[in-house]
Amino acid sequence: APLLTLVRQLAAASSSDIIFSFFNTEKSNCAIFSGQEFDNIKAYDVWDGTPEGEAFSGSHFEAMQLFVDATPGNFEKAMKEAESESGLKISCLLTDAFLWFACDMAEERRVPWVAFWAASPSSLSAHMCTDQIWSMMRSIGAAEREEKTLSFLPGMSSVRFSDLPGEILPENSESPLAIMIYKMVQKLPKSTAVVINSFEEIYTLIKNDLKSKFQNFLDIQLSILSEDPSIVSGDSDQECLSWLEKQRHASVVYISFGTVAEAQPEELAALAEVLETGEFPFLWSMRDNAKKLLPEGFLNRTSKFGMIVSWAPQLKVLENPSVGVHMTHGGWNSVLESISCEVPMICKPFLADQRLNSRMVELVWKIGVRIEGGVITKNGTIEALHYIMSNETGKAIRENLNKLKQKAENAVKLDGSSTKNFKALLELLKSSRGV
Ligand SMILES: O=c1ccn([C@@H]2O[C@H](COP(=O)(O)OP(=O)(O)O[C@H]3O[C@H](CO)[C@@H](O)[C@H](O)[C@H]3O)[C@@H](O)[C@H]2O)c(=O)[nH]1
Repeated sequence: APLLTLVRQLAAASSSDIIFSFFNTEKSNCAIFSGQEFDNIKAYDVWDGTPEGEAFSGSHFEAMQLFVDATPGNFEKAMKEAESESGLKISCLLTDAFLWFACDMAEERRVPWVAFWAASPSSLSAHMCTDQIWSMMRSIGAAEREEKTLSFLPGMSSVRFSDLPGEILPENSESPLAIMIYKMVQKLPKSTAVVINSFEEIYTLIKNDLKSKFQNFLDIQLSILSEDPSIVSGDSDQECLSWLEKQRHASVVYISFGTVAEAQPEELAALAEVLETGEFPFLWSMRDNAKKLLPEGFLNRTSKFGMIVSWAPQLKVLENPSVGVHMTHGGWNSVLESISCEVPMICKPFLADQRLNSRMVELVWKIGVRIEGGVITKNGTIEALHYIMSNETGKAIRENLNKLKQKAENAVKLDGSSTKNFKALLELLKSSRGV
Protein backbone atom coordinates (compact mmCIF):
# COMPACT_ATOMS: atom_id res chain seq x y z
CA ALA A 1 0.00 0.00 0.00
CA PRO A 2 2.76 2.56 0.73
CA LEU A 3 4.28 1.81 -2.69
CA LEU A 4 0.92 2.49 -4.35
CA THR A 5 0.65 5.73 -2.32
CA LEU A 6 4.04 6.82 -3.68
CA VAL A 7 3.07 5.86 -7.24
CA ARG A 8 -0.20 7.77 -6.94
CA GLN A 9 1.69 10.88 -5.85
CA LEU A 10 4.14 10.48 -8.73
CA ALA A 11 1.36 9.87 -11.25
CA ALA A 12 -0.53 12.95 -10.06
CA ALA A 13 2.60 15.13 -10.22
CA SER A 14 3.66 13.96 -13.68
CA SER A 15 0.21 14.42 -15.29
CA SER A 16 0.12 12.18 -18.36
CA ASP A 17 3.89 12.30 -19.02
CA ILE A 18 4.58 8.92 -17.53
CA ILE A 19 2.55 5.73 -17.56
CA PHE A 20 2.80 3.62 -14.40
CA SER A 21 2.27 -0.13 -14.59
CA PHE A 22 1.78 -1.61 -11.11
CA PHE A 23 2.82 -5.28 -10.78
CA ASN A 24 1.55 -7.14 -7.78
CA THR A 25 -0.21 -10.36 -6.82
CA GLU A 26 -3.91 -10.48 -7.66
CA LYS A 27 -4.93 -10.69 -4.00
CA SER A 28 -2.86 -7.71 -2.99
CA ASN A 29 -3.94 -5.67 -6.02
CA CYS A 30 -7.60 -6.31 -5.10
CA ALA A 31 -6.99 -5.21 -1.51
CA ILE A 32 -5.03 -2.05 -2.15
CA PHE A 33 -6.86 -0.79 -5.24
CA SER A 34 -10.22 -1.90 -3.77
CA GLY A 35 -11.94 -1.35 -7.10
CA GLN A 36 -10.62 2.20 -7.57
CA GLU A 37 -8.91 3.35 -10.76
CA PHE A 38 -6.24 6.05 -10.85
CA ASP A 39 -5.17 8.14 -13.84
CA ASN A 40 -1.97 6.86 -15.49
CA ILE A 41 -1.76 3.78 -13.27
CA LYS A 42 -2.60 0.35 -14.58
CA ALA A 43 -2.53 -2.68 -12.29
CA TYR A 44 -1.15 -5.99 -13.57
CA ASP A 45 -1.46 -9.24 -11.64
CA VAL A 46 1.60 -11.42 -11.22
CA TRP A 47 1.30 -15.07 -10.27
CA ASP A 48 1.70 -15.58 -6.50
CA GLY A 49 3.22 -19.05 -6.94
CA THR A 50 0.30 -21.06 -5.52
CA PRO A 51 -0.81 -24.01 -7.68
CA GLU A 52 -3.29 -22.75 -10.27
CA GLY A 53 -6.91 -23.60 -9.60
CA GLU A 54 -6.30 -24.84 -6.04
CA ALA A 55 -7.35 -23.00 -2.87
CA PHE A 56 -4.21 -22.30 -0.81
CA SER A 57 -4.49 -23.04 2.89
CA GLY A 58 -0.84 -22.88 4.04
CA SER A 59 0.83 -20.46 6.42
CA HIS A 60 2.01 -16.93 5.70
CA PHE A 61 5.61 -18.21 5.42
CA GLU A 62 4.68 -21.04 3.05
CA ALA A 63 2.90 -18.49 0.87
CA MET A 64 6.02 -16.36 0.92
CA GLN A 65 8.22 -19.27 -0.15
CA LEU A 66 5.89 -20.10 -3.07
CA PHE A 67 5.95 -16.47 -4.17
CA VAL A 68 9.76 -16.29 -3.95
CA ASP A 69 10.04 -19.48 -6.01
CA ALA A 70 7.81 -17.98 -8.70
CA THR A 71 10.05 -14.90 -9.08
CA PRO A 72 11.36 -13.41 -11.32
CA GLY A 73 9.50 -15.34 -14.06
CA ASN A 74 6.10 -14.17 -12.83
CA PHE A 75 7.17 -10.52 -13.06
CA GLU A 76 8.89 -10.95 -16.44
CA LYS A 77 5.69 -12.42 -17.88
CA ALA A 78 3.48 -9.58 -16.63
CA MET A 79 5.99 -6.93 -17.70
CA LYS A 80 6.08 -8.32 -21.25
CA GLU A 81 2.27 -8.23 -21.29
CA ALA A 82 2.30 -4.55 -20.26
CA GLU A 83 4.87 -3.71 -22.93
CA SER A 84 2.98 -5.42 -25.69
CA GLU A 85 -0.30 -3.81 -24.60
CA SER A 86 1.10 -0.28 -24.54
CA GLY A 87 3.59 -0.66 -27.40
CA LEU A 88 6.19 0.99 -25.13
CA LYS A 89 9.33 -0.28 -23.44
CA ILE A 90 9.59 -0.06 -19.67
CA SER A 91 11.96 2.82 -18.91
CA CYS A 92 12.46 2.51 -15.17
CA LEU A 93 11.86 -0.09 -12.46
CA LEU A 94 10.53 1.26 -9.18
CA THR A 95 10.15 -1.78 -6.93
CA ASP A 96 9.82 -2.89 -3.38
CA ALA A 97 13.42 -3.21 -2.20
CA PHE A 98 12.82 -6.87 -1.24
CA LEU A 99 12.62 -7.70 -4.97
CA TRP A 100 16.41 -7.73 -5.29
CA PHE A 101 16.29 -9.43 -8.72
CA ALA A 102 14.97 -6.14 -10.14
CA CYS A 103 18.62 -5.06 -10.06
CA ASP A 104 19.49 -7.69 -12.70
CA MET A 105 16.33 -7.00 -14.69
CA ALA A 106 17.16 -3.28 -14.78
CA GLU A 107 20.75 -3.99 -15.84
CA GLU A 108 19.56 -6.23 -18.67
CA ARG A 109 17.10 -3.61 -19.85
CA ARG A 110 19.62 -0.80 -19.25
CA VAL A 111 17.13 1.18 -17.21
CA PRO A 112 17.41 2.65 -13.69
CA TRP A 113 16.36 0.61 -10.66
CA VAL A 114 14.75 2.60 -7.85
CA ALA A 115 14.23 0.49 -4.71
CA PHE A 116 11.55 1.40 -2.19
CA TRP A 117 12.09 0.37 1.45
CA ALA A 118 8.74 0.46 3.25
CA ALA A 119 9.98 -0.30 6.77
CA SER A 120 12.00 1.91 9.12
CA PRO A 121 15.35 3.54 8.32
CA SER A 122 16.97 1.95 11.40
CA SER A 123 16.04 -1.53 10.16
CA LEU A 124 17.50 -0.82 6.71
CA SER A 125 20.65 0.46 8.36
CA ALA A 126 20.90 -2.68 10.51
CA HIS A 127 20.32 -4.98 7.49
CA MET A 128 23.03 -3.17 5.54
CA CYS A 129 25.43 -4.00 8.40
CA THR A 130 24.52 -7.71 8.58
CA ASP A 131 28.12 -8.93 8.04
CA GLN A 132 29.45 -6.58 10.73
CA ILE A 133 26.71 -7.65 13.14
CA TRP A 134 27.45 -11.34 12.55
CA SER A 135 31.14 -10.90 13.22
CA MET A 136 30.36 -8.97 16.44
CA MET A 137 27.92 -11.71 17.45
CA ARG A 138 30.56 -14.39 17.06
CA SER A 139 32.68 -12.57 19.62
CA ILE A 140 29.98 -12.38 22.32
CA GLY A 141 28.08 -15.08 24.17
CA ALA A 142 24.35 -15.70 23.67
CA ALA A 143 23.59 -14.33 27.15
CA GLU A 144 25.31 -11.04 26.40
CA ARG A 145 23.08 -10.43 23.38
CA GLU A 146 20.14 -9.53 25.59
CA GLU A 147 21.74 -6.36 26.95
CA LYS A 148 24.64 -5.49 24.64
CA THR A 149 24.03 -2.40 22.52
CA LEU A 150 24.82 -1.79 18.86
CA SER A 151 27.03 1.17 19.72
CA PHE A 152 29.25 0.44 16.70
CA LEU A 153 26.35 1.39 14.34
CA PRO A 154 25.71 5.11 13.74
CA GLY A 155 22.65 6.39 15.60
CA MET A 156 21.94 3.04 17.28
CA SER A 157 23.78 3.36 20.57
CA SER A 158 20.66 2.63 22.62
CA VAL A 159 19.58 -0.31 20.44
CA ARG A 160 20.40 -3.86 21.59
CA PHE A 161 21.27 -7.01 19.71
CA SER A 162 18.00 -8.43 21.03
CA ASP A 163 16.11 -5.61 19.25
CA LEU A 164 17.35 -6.63 15.81
CA PRO A 165 14.92 -7.99 13.21
CA GLY A 166 14.91 -11.80 13.45
CA GLU A 167 16.05 -12.08 9.81
CA ILE A 168 19.44 -10.59 10.71
CA LEU A 169 20.21 -13.25 13.29
CA PRO A 170 22.55 -16.01 12.05
CA GLU A 171 20.23 -18.75 13.36
CA ASN A 172 17.47 -17.57 10.98
CA SER A 173 19.69 -17.02 7.97
CA GLU A 174 18.14 -19.91 6.01
CA SER A 175 14.57 -18.60 6.12
CA PRO A 176 13.17 -17.42 2.75
CA LEU A 177 12.76 -13.86 4.02
CA ALA A 178 16.28 -13.71 5.45
CA ILE A 179 17.75 -15.02 2.19
CA MET A 180 15.76 -12.47 0.22
CA ILE A 181 16.88 -9.62 2.46
CA TYR A 182 20.52 -10.67 2.39
CA LYS A 183 20.47 -10.72 -1.42
CA MET A 184 18.82 -7.30 -1.32
CA VAL A 185 21.62 -5.97 0.92
CA GLN A 186 24.16 -7.01 -1.71
CA LYS A 187 22.22 -5.48 -4.62
CA LEU A 188 20.97 -2.20 -3.14
CA PRO A 189 24.26 -0.29 -3.50
CA LYS A 190 23.91 -0.85 -7.27
CA SER A 191 20.46 0.77 -7.42
CA THR A 192 20.07 4.21 -8.97
CA ALA A 193 18.25 5.34 -5.84
CA VAL A 194 16.82 3.98 -2.61
CA VAL A 195 13.57 5.62 -1.52
CA ILE A 196 12.32 5.33 2.03
CA ASN A 197 9.04 6.35 3.67
CA SER A 198 10.33 8.76 6.29
CA PHE A 199 11.61 12.27 6.85
CA GLU A 200 15.32 13.04 7.17
CA GLU A 201 15.05 15.17 10.29
CA ILE A 202 13.97 12.22 12.45
CA TYR A 203 17.29 10.34 12.31
CA THR A 204 20.33 12.40 11.26
CA LEU A 205 23.11 9.91 12.09
CA ILE A 206 21.40 6.90 10.55
CA LYS A 207 20.48 8.95 7.49
CA ASN A 208 24.09 10.09 6.96
CA ASP A 209 25.24 6.47 7.19
CA LEU A 210 22.63 5.32 4.68
CA LYS A 211 23.45 8.21 2.33
CA SER A 212 27.06 7.07 2.30
CA LYS A 213 26.04 3.55 1.23
CA PHE A 214 23.84 4.31 -1.78
CA GLN A 215 24.16 6.30 -5.00
CA ASN A 216 21.05 8.29 -4.04
CA PHE A 217 19.06 8.00 -0.86
CA LEU A 218 15.70 9.80 -0.77
CA ASP A 219 13.41 10.17 2.25
CA ILE A 220 9.85 10.82 1.18
CA GLN A 221 7.22 11.29 3.89
CA LEU A 222 4.20 9.41 2.62
CA SER A 223 1.85 9.38 5.61
CA ILE A 224 1.31 13.10 5.46
CA LEU A 225 1.45 13.25 1.68
CA SER A 226 -1.23 10.60 1.49
CA GLU A 227 -3.97 12.39 3.42
CA ASP A 228 -6.99 11.41 1.47
CA PRO A 229 -10.67 12.06 2.22
CA SER A 230 -11.61 8.70 0.67
CA ILE A 231 -9.77 6.99 3.52
CA VAL A 232 -13.10 6.62 5.36
CA SER A 233 -14.82 4.09 3.19
CA GLY A 234 -17.78 2.25 4.66
CA ASP A 235 -20.57 2.47 7.23
CA SER A 236 -18.52 0.59 9.83
CA ASP A 237 -15.73 3.18 9.49
CA GLN A 238 -18.25 5.94 10.00
CA GLU A 239 -19.74 4.12 13.00
CA CYS A 240 -16.46 3.92 14.85
CA LEU A 241 -15.63 7.57 14.11
CA SER A 242 -19.08 8.61 15.43
CA TRP A 243 -18.41 6.54 18.56
CA LEU A 244 -15.09 8.34 19.07
CA GLU A 245 -16.84 11.71 18.80
CA LYS A 246 -18.80 10.85 21.96
CA GLN A 247 -15.75 10.05 24.09
CA ARG A 248 -13.86 12.38 26.42
CA HIS A 249 -10.73 14.21 25.23
CA ALA A 250 -7.61 11.98 25.16
CA SER A 251 -9.40 9.17 27.02
CA VAL A 252 -9.53 6.36 24.44
CA VAL A 253 -6.95 3.58 24.10
CA TYR A 254 -6.71 2.71 20.38
CA ILE A 255 -5.29 -0.79 19.87
CA SER A 256 -4.02 -2.28 16.63
CA PHE A 257 -1.22 -4.74 15.92
CA GLY A 258 -1.12 -4.09 12.16
CA THR A 259 -1.68 -6.49 9.32
CA VAL A 260 0.74 -9.34 10.06
CA ALA A 261 1.32 -9.81 13.80
CA GLU A 262 -0.88 -11.93 16.05
CA ALA A 263 -0.84 -11.65 19.83
CA GLN A 264 -0.75 -14.80 21.97
CA PRO A 265 -4.11 -15.82 23.55
CA GLU A 266 -2.78 -15.13 27.07
CA GLU A 267 -1.67 -11.64 25.99
CA LEU A 268 -5.09 -10.86 24.55
CA ALA A 269 -6.70 -12.10 27.76
CA ALA A 270 -4.40 -9.93 29.92
CA LEU A 271 -5.11 -6.84 27.84
CA ALA A 272 -8.86 -7.51 27.87
CA GLU A 273 -8.82 -7.85 31.65
CA VAL A 274 -6.99 -4.54 32.12
CA LEU A 275 -9.44 -2.71 29.84
CA GLU A 276 -12.46 -4.25 31.55
CA THR A 277 -11.43 -3.85 35.18
CA GLY A 278 -10.06 -0.32 34.64
CA GLU A 279 -13.06 0.62 32.45
CA PHE A 280 -10.67 2.27 29.99
CA PRO A 281 -12.58 3.48 26.92
CA PHE A 282 -11.08 1.54 24.01
CA LEU A 283 -11.28 1.06 20.27
CA TRP A 284 -9.67 -2.24 19.29
CA SER A 285 -8.95 -3.22 15.69
CA MET A 286 -8.92 -6.99 15.80
CA ARG A 287 -9.19 -9.63 13.11
CA ASP A 288 -12.44 -11.61 13.34
CA ASN A 289 -10.64 -14.91 14.02
CA ALA A 290 -8.98 -13.43 17.16
CA LYS A 291 -12.30 -12.49 18.78
CA LYS A 292 -12.90 -16.06 19.92
CA LEU A 293 -9.77 -15.76 22.09
CA LEU A 294 -11.29 -13.00 24.23
CA PRO A 295 -12.70 -13.86 27.69
CA GLU A 296 -16.28 -15.12 27.50
CA GLY A 297 -18.82 -12.30 27.68
CA PHE A 298 -16.13 -9.60 27.27
CA LEU A 299 -17.85 -7.93 24.32
CA ASN A 300 -21.17 -7.63 26.18
CA ARG A 301 -19.69 -6.49 29.45
CA THR A 302 -17.55 -3.76 27.84
CA SER A 303 -19.98 -2.54 25.19
CA LYS A 304 -20.76 0.61 27.23
CA PHE A 305 -17.20 1.91 27.03
CA GLY A 306 -15.44 -0.07 24.32
CA MET A 307 -15.68 -1.00 20.67
CA ILE A 308 -14.08 -3.75 18.59
CA VAL A 309 -13.82 -3.48 14.81
CA SER A 310 -12.19 -5.79 12.30
CA TRP A 311 -10.58 -2.84 10.51
CA ALA A 312 -10.36 0.80 11.62
CA PRO A 313 -9.76 3.89 9.46
CA GLN A 314 -6.54 4.28 11.47
CA LEU A 315 -5.35 7.69 10.31
CA LYS A 316 -8.79 9.21 10.96
CA VAL A 317 -8.98 7.44 14.32
CA LEU A 318 -5.61 8.77 15.43
CA GLU A 319 -6.58 12.27 14.31
CA ASN A 320 -9.59 12.21 16.64
CA PRO A 321 -8.89 14.22 19.84
CA SER A 322 -10.58 11.57 22.00
CA VAL A 323 -7.71 9.11 21.35
CA GLY A 324 -5.19 9.37 24.19
CA VAL A 325 -2.88 6.47 23.48
CA HIS A 326 -2.05 4.13 20.59
CA MET A 327 -1.23 0.60 21.62
CA THR A 328 0.71 -0.66 18.61
CA HIS A 329 3.01 -3.40 17.35
CA GLY A 330 5.41 -0.65 16.24
CA GLY A 331 5.02 -1.22 12.47
CA TRP A 332 6.72 1.66 10.67
CA ASN A 333 3.54 3.09 9.13
CA SER A 334 1.79 3.06 12.48
CA VAL A 335 4.72 4.86 14.14
CA LEU A 336 4.70 7.54 11.44
CA GLU A 337 0.93 7.92 11.68
CA SER A 338 1.09 8.26 15.47
CA ILE A 339 3.72 10.98 15.07
CA SER A 340 1.71 12.88 12.50
CA CYS A 341 -1.36 12.77 14.78
CA GLU A 342 0.67 13.38 17.98
CA VAL A 343 -0.63 10.28 19.76
CA PRO A 344 1.69 8.68 22.41
CA MET A 345 2.44 4.99 21.85
CA ILE A 346 2.58 1.85 23.95
CA CYS A 347 4.60 -0.53 21.80
CA LYS A 348 4.24 -4.30 21.89
CA PRO A 349 6.64 -5.46 19.18
CA PHE A 350 6.32 -8.84 17.46
CA LEU A 351 8.57 -9.21 14.43
CA ALA A 352 10.65 -7.59 11.67
CA ASP A 353 11.60 -3.95 12.44
CA GLN A 354 9.08 -3.66 15.30
CA ARG A 355 11.51 -4.20 18.20
CA LEU A 356 13.92 -1.65 16.74
CA ASN A 357 11.12 0.86 16.17
CA SER A 358 9.79 0.37 19.70
CA ARG A 359 13.25 0.99 21.13
CA MET A 360 13.58 4.21 19.09
CA VAL A 361 10.09 5.32 20.20
CA GLU A 362 10.95 4.83 23.85
CA LEU A 363 14.62 5.79 24.16
CA VAL A 364 15.56 7.98 21.23
CA TRP A 365 12.46 10.01 20.36
CA LYS A 366 10.83 9.55 23.80
CA ILE A 367 7.33 9.53 22.33
CA GLY A 368 6.00 6.41 24.02
CA VAL A 369 6.94 3.33 25.99
CA ARG A 370 7.75 -0.24 25.13
CA ILE A 371 5.72 -2.67 27.15
CA GLU A 372 7.76 -4.20 29.97
CA GLY A 373 9.61 -7.31 28.77
CA GLY A 374 8.03 -7.02 25.30
CA VAL A 375 5.08 -9.18 26.41
CA ILE A 376 1.56 -8.03 27.29
CA THR A 377 0.89 -8.76 30.95
CA LYS A 378 -1.67 -7.25 33.28
CA ASN A 379 0.84 -5.32 35.37
CA GLY A 380 2.97 -4.23 32.42
CA THR A 381 -0.07 -2.85 30.60
CA ILE A 382 -1.39 -0.99 33.65
CA GLU A 383 2.05 0.51 34.25
CA ALA A 384 2.38 1.62 30.63
CA LEU A 385 -1.12 3.14 30.58
CA HIS A 386 -0.49 5.07 33.77
CA TYR A 387 2.86 6.27 32.47
CA ILE A 388 1.26 7.72 29.34
CA MET A 389 -1.90 8.99 31.03
CA SER A 390 -0.01 10.62 33.94
CA ASN A 391 0.26 14.39 33.75
CA GLU A 392 4.00 14.71 34.07
CA THR A 393 5.37 11.90 31.86
CA GLY A 394 2.46 12.14 29.43
CA LYS A 395 3.07 15.86 28.99
CA ALA A 396 6.77 15.36 28.17
CA ILE A 397 5.87 12.68 25.60
CA ARG A 398 3.29 14.95 23.98
CA GLU A 399 5.80 17.79 23.78
CA ASN A 400 8.32 15.51 22.06
CA LEU A 401 5.62 14.33 19.66
CA ASN A 402 4.72 17.89 18.86
CA LYS A 403 8.34 18.74 18.00
CA LEU A 404 8.64 15.68 15.73
CA LYS A 405 5.33 16.42 14.05
CA GLN A 406 6.53 19.97 13.28
CA LYS A 407 9.62 18.47 11.64
CA ALA A 408 7.48 16.06 9.65
CA GLU A 409 5.27 18.93 8.50
CA ASN A 410 8.24 21.10 7.58
CA ALA A 411 9.61 18.23 5.50
CA VAL A 412 6.56 18.31 3.23
CA LYS A 413 6.43 22.10 2.82
CA LEU A 414 7.37 23.51 -0.59
CA ASP A 415 11.04 23.90 0.35
CA GLY A 416 11.06 20.90 2.73
CA SER A 417 13.45 17.95 2.47
CA SER A 418 10.71 15.47 1.57
CA THR A 419 9.34 17.70 -1.20
CA LYS A 420 12.84 18.16 -2.63
CA ASN A 421 13.45 14.42 -2.57
CA PHE A 422 10.09 13.78 -4.22
CA LYS A 423 10.95 16.23 -7.02
CA ALA A 424 14.35 14.55 -7.44
CA LEU A 425 12.65 11.19 -7.85
CA LEU A 426 10.19 12.61 -10.37
CA GLU A 427 13.06 14.11 -12.37
CA LEU A 428 14.83 10.77 -12.32
CA LEU A 429 11.73 9.04 -13.73
CA LYS A 430 11.22 11.72 -16.38
CA SER A 431 14.84 11.64 -17.50
CA SER A 432 14.82 7.86 -17.82
CA ARG A 433 12.10 7.90 -20.48
CA GLY A 434 13.43 6.61 -23.76
CA VAL A 435 16.48 5.02 -22.11
O1 LIG B 1 -7.41 -1.51 11.55
C1 LIG B 1 -6.45 -1.10 10.91
C2 LIG B 1 -5.14 -1.63 11.05
C3 LIG B 1 -4.13 -1.08 10.29
N1 LIG B 1 -4.39 -0.06 9.43
C4 LIG B 1 -3.32 0.52 8.60
O2 LIG B 1 -2.44 -0.51 8.18
C5 LIG B 1 -1.12 -0.03 8.14
C6 LIG B 1 -0.27 -0.96 9.00
O3 LIG B 1 1.06 -0.71 8.69
P1 LIG B 1 2.23 -0.97 9.73
O4 LIG B 1 2.00 -0.24 10.97
O5 LIG B 1 3.53 -0.66 9.05
O6 LIG B 1 2.10 -2.49 10.11
P2 LIG B 1 2.11 -3.85 9.22
O7 LIG B 1 1.05 -3.82 8.21
O8 LIG B 1 2.08 -4.96 10.17
O9 LIG B 1 3.53 -3.70 8.49
C7 LIG B 1 4.51 -4.57 8.04
O10 LIG B 1 5.30 -3.77 7.16
C8 LIG B 1 5.88 -2.61 7.76
C9 LIG B 1 6.64 -1.86 6.68
O11 LIG B 1 5.76 -1.44 5.69
C10 LIG B 1 6.82 -3.01 8.89
O12 LIG B 1 7.31 -1.84 9.54
C11 LIG B 1 6.07 -3.88 9.89
O13 LIG B 1 6.97 -4.33 10.89
C12 LIG B 1 5.42 -5.06 9.18
O14 LIG B 1 4.65 -5.85 10.09
C13 LIG B 1 -1.13 1.38 8.70
O15 LIG B 1 -1.07 2.31 7.63
C14 LIG B 1 -2.47 1.49 9.39
O16 LIG B 1 -3.03 2.78 9.34
C15 LIG B 1 -5.65 0.46 9.31
O17 LIG B 1 -5.88 1.41 8.54
N2 LIG B 1 -6.64 -0.08 10.06
